[in-house]
Amino acid sequence: MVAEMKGKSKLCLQVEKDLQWLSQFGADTRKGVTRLLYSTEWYAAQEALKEKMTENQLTAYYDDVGNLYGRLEGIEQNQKTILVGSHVDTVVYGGKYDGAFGIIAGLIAVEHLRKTYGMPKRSIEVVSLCEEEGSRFPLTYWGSGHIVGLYSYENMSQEIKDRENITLKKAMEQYQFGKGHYKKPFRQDISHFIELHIEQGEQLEKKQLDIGIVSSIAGQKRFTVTVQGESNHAGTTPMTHRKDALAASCRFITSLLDMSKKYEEKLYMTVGKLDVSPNVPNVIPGKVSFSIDIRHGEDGVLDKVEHEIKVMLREIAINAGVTTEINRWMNEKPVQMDKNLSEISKNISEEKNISYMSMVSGAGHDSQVFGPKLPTCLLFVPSKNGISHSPKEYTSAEQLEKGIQVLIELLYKLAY
Ligand SMILES: NC(=O)NC(NC(N)=O)C(=O)[O-]
Ligand SMILES: [Zn+2]
Ligand SMILES: [Zn+2]
Repeated sequence: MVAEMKGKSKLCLQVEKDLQWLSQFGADTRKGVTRLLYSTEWYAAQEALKEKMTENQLTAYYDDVGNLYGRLEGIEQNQKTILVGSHVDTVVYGGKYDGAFGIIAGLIAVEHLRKTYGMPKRSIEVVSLCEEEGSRFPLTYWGSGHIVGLYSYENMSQEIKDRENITLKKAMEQYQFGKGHYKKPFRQDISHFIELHIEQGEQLEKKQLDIGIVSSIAGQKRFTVTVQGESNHAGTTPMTHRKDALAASCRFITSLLDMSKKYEEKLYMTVGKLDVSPNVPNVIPGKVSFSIDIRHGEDGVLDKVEHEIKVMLREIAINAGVTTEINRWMNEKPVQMDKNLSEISKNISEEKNISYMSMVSGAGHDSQVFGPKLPTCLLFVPSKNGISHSPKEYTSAEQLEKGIQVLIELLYKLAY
C-alpha cells in the first residue's frame, strides 16, 4: 500500500480520494451509488460539495433549481464566465465516476490553476449540475436545461411525479428550491461549457488511448408506454378470454427489439424500466407501464423508428384486446461539439504526449444541452471494460489524471 502510494502523483492521489469521498453520499451496501434528484443523498452530496468549494476559496452558491456553483472571480470586468463540471445525480445502483468525475476534475483543475497562477482574467465556475440522468422523474437535463433557458420550473407540469407519486414540485420544495430563495437558474453570462466524463464504452480501452475528444453526441428519445388490460382471477379466467397487459407488453417489447436489429449497430434501443400492476402471482396483470430509450446519430432515423414503434404498438394492442398509450418525454437531437475547442484539446494532448482520438458519444450529456447555445467541449477518459451505470464502473487514477491535465491546460488557455 505504501509502495503503491509512493508511485502515484499528488494529482492521482487527490482524484482518487475525492471520488471516494463523494461516493459515500448515496453509497449502498452493494458498493453502488444512488443519488436521485432531490433525495436526501443528493442534497447531502450538494451540501458537502458546497463546503469543499468554500474550502477551496471559491464563492459557492445554489441557483433556484439546485445547481451548485463554485466561482473563482476573474480580474477583468465584463468578461463572460467559463463553466466547467458535470452532473451530481446518478442512476439507481450506479458507479462513482459517472458525472462525479467531471465535478471533482473541475474542482481539482481550478484549485491547481489558482495555486499556480493566481486569479484568472476570466471568471471560472465549477458546476455540480443537479440532474442529468432522468432516473427519478420523467425528465432529463433538469439542471443544464434551466441554465440555457430550455426549462422553467414555474411552467412545469404538476403531473410530473416519481414512482412514489411525489410531485417534482414537492420534491424540489423539500430543500427550498423552486421558491425564489436562490438566484434564477437562467444565465446569459457564460462563454464556454467544458465537461470531462468517463467514456462509458470501450473504444478508448480497446485502442489503448488516453483521451476521447467528442465531435458529436447521438440523438436520443425516451418514451413511457402504458398498457391497460383487465385484472382478473388467475385460476378461473380462461386463457382465451384474458386481457393480460403483461403478456401484451412482452410481445410488444420482443417485436420491438427484433425490429431494432434491421438498423444494425447504429440504433440503440432499451426497455429498462417496467412496472406491473397489481404485481402479484395469482392476478392477471391489469396494467403495465414501461420505458423505451432509443438512440442514433441521425435525427431522421429516430423519427422513423418512433413512427414504427407507434404502428407496432397499435397492432399488438388490437390483437391482445388491450389499450395503449405512448408518451414521448425526451427528444434530444444529435449535437456537434465546438470544433475550435476540440482542436485546442488535440493540440494540448499532443504537446503533453497524451494519446487521443476523436469520437462520437452514444451516451447523452449535459454538453448536448449547452452545445447548441455556446462553445462546448466534451472530453472522455477510458472506462474499464466499457462498463458504466453499474457499480463496476472503473477508471484508474492515472487515466483520470491525464484527463485532468488536459482540462487544466484548456482552462488555462481560455481563462488566463
Ligand atoms: N452519460 C450518461 O450516462 N448519460 C445518460 N443520461 C442521459 N440523460 O442521456 C444516458 O442515458 O446516456
Ligand atoms: Zn449516466
Ligand atoms: Zn454522466
